Amino acid sequence: MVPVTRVVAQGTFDILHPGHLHYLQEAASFGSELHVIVARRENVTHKDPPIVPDRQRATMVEALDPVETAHLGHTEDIFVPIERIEPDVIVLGHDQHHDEAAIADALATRGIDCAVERASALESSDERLLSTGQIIDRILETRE
Ligand SMILES: Cc1cc2nc3c(=O)[nH]c(=O)nc-3n(C[C@H](O)[C@H](O)[C@H](O)COP(=O)(O)O)c2cc1C
Ligand SMILES: Nc1ncnc2c1ncn2[C@@H]1O[C@H](COP(=O)(O)OP(=O)(O)OP(=O)(O)O)[C@@H](O)[C@H]1O
Repeated sequence: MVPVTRVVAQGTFDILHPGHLHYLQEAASFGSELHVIVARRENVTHKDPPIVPDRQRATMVEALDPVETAHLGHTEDIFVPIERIEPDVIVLGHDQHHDEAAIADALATRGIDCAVERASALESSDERLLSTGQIIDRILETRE
């Protein structure tokens, strides 16, 4: 029997776009089961908070083909879902502010044996790929 290798990806995922799909497809390729932790609105403090409610974002992420399960994040301690999922690999997004070494240290401190990798960026050559923030900006610019 082939052993299950669990992978974790995470993010806000407010208004899905092809960059999200690329990240999740790439993350899934690191193992056999992709678990996605969806950030709680109250923890998204490095940019404008998400428009779409927590549970609705998790429902849409879980419906994506590469995803086995979407988990709503913990409100206070980001390592609680990690301890529950027990991943073999955590794949960070290409532009996420988290530092691989700092996360690896925190995992080691808690006795969690898990690799930390970084995904690549999707850049569209034929037409501009709009991030969530850019979709929202375009709506504000073009609609009454
Ligand atoms: C390993 C890891 C686990 C995380 N777990 C949670 C969590 O349980 N709850 C949460 O609100 N945010 C969690 N986050 C934070 C967010 O998913 C995310 O890093 C942050 O909001 C930036 O998301 P963005 O890439 O969509 O900007 C975690 C981040 C990492 C790196
Ligand atoms: N073009 C892209 N290529 C690869 N990964 C992406 C791309 N856009 C977003 N991601 C990844 O998807 C995850 C969730 O991203 P997030 O929800 O912050 O979307 P975003 O479109 O980057 O948002 P915002 O425009 O508000 O910054 C992050 O890990 C991020 O690196």
